[in-house]
Amino acid sequence: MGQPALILASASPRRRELLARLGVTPSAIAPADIDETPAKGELPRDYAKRMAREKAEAAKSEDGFVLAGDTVVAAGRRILPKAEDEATARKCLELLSGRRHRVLSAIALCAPDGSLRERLSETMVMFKRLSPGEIEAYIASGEWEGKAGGYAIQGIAEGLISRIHGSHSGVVGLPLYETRALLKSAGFDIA
Ligand SMILES: Cc1cn([C@H]2C[C@H](O)[C@@H](COP(=O)(O)OP(=O)(O)OP(=O)(O)O)O2)c(=O)[nH]c1=O
Repeated sequence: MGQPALILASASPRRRELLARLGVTPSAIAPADIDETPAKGELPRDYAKRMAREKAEAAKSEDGFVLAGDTVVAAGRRILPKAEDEATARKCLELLSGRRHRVLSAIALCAPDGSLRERLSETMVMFKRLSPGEIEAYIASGEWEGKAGGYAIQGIAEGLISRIHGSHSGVVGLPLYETRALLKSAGFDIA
């Protein structure tokens, strides 16, 4: 029996790779271009959920299910930006240094009839206390570019992370446990 068609609404190669680990190959990739500005006072978890939902809905199709995700790094109620320049990445690392923070990874699946299913993964991540030299070396690596919170756990940053409680794949961008459950609930045949 064939699988329903699955469209991945993401430009992120990491999300594609993580999805492949579930044995799922999207029939199409359709990145959604939405306004990613948090609303005033919006809580990190609500923001992550709204972004995933809006990406899935923007790419919605009668030809198949549409899967989207959004990953947000939160320090308390504060939503950290996606680091696009060195100054932003440095600020994020200074803020995350020596303390725990949360990574919220929301996924949304829009069915061909327009109905929506969602899941959220929440992970606690703790960085060691970073020396100025460690921060500068990390900035020089360039691995922070385009990453929420200014780091990528899947690279050298993991050597600076003393503890993680939750979902490693969620921090990278697609929580595999929640994604598998979501796809199964929609009728996908996943081993
Ligand atoms: C914290 C963290 C984030 N990230 C990435 C995951 C996401 O790609 C990015 C957060 O931005 P997102 O808006 O979630 O995703 P994206 O813009 O890369 O892709 P798209 O919206 O098209 O699906 O940060 C890591 O790769 N590793 C990490 O450790």
